[in-house]
Amino acid sequence: MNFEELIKKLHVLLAEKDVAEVKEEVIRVMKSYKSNKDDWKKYAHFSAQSYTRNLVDRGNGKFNLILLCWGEGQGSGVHDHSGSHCFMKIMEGQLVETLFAWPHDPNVQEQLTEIDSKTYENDQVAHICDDHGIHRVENRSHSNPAVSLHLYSPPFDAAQSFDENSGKAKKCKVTFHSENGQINN
Ligand SMILES: O=C(O)CCSS
Ligand SMILES: [Fe+2]
Repeated sequence: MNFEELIKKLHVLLAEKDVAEVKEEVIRVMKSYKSNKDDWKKYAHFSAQSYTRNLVDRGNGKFNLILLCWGEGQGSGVHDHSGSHCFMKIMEGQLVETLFAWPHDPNVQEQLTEIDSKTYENDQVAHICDDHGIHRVENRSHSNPAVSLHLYSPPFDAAQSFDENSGKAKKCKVTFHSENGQINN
């Protein structure tokens, strides 16, 4: 299966059914695609400033498919997924996901509690939704970039970002560095 066929399969899967119903199937289909850089390099734009979010497909409004490019040492903050499902497939390199518990009380300053930390690589697929907690994803390599393919369903344009020491949350808009391979100005 090539990248275009993967995208078509995801459209079919999510056209009629709620993502929660087809979650395992989405994981299976994303896992079954073997990453081929020639398929997706047109979307792969890196930035020295931070990891980049490169929109691949808007999923007919049912999902966003985004290629994320992580330079050496780049990572996200701790964030939630706005009630949506998040699927992350490693296309190149390695990423470390650190899972945290939700803050007990948004009005009380409290350091976030780390639950688990896992390294993903070689076409592996991770899934998270807010029921599992909140997380940070980072490329800890000092020598290799990383690329991951993310499917968010339902799509969202803002998420909560958390201060790890105080647990304080703030709503942040999520933006695209590029769309369909074209860099946004
Ligand atoms: O979409 C984002 O920016 C978070 C990447 S880790 S799911
Ligand atoms: Fe995330």
